[in-house]
Amino acid sequence: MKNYIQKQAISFSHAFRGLIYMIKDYNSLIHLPAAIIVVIFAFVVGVEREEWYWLIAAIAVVWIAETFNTAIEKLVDLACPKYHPLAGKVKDISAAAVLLASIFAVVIGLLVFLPYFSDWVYPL
Ligand SMILES: Nc1ncnc2c1ncn2[C@@H]1O[C@H](COP(=O)(O)OP(=O)(O)OP(=O)(O)O)[C@@H](O)[C@H]1O
Repeated sequence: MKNYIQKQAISFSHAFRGLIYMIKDYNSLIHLPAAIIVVIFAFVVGVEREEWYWLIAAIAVVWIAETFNTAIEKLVDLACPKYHPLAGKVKDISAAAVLLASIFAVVIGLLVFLPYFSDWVYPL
């Protein structure tokens, strides 16, 4: 049992190391300020509990997609350092996952925040 827990702890530390690699990746960095701005904005307007669920889910989906995208990019660079149309296609498809997640996040953001914004524009 102790051995099992030790193994799990080591796997956990590897995953955390991966998370640090991901955060250090220049392209992934854009998602961090975006998530922070959304959270600050949500506090400022005072979103409802259910709206928090959707916002957190949207942020998580973008981060998860970006994490897989970063891993796939690294794998493609390792497997195919030279130009290859298929390598390019794999990277493009992987990037498309981040695009889809980001579109989903923007739609959620609009659905959650627009009603608060319209309350400010039309207070009566
Ligand atoms: N080995 C390759 N063969 C063919 N096309 C490639 C190759 N590597 C990259 N590309 C093309 O260039 C695009 C950008 O690749 P790149 O590796 O620079 O990704 P990125 O999205 O800029 O992310 P990052 O800078 O983090 O690697 C890819 O989406 C793909 O279309």
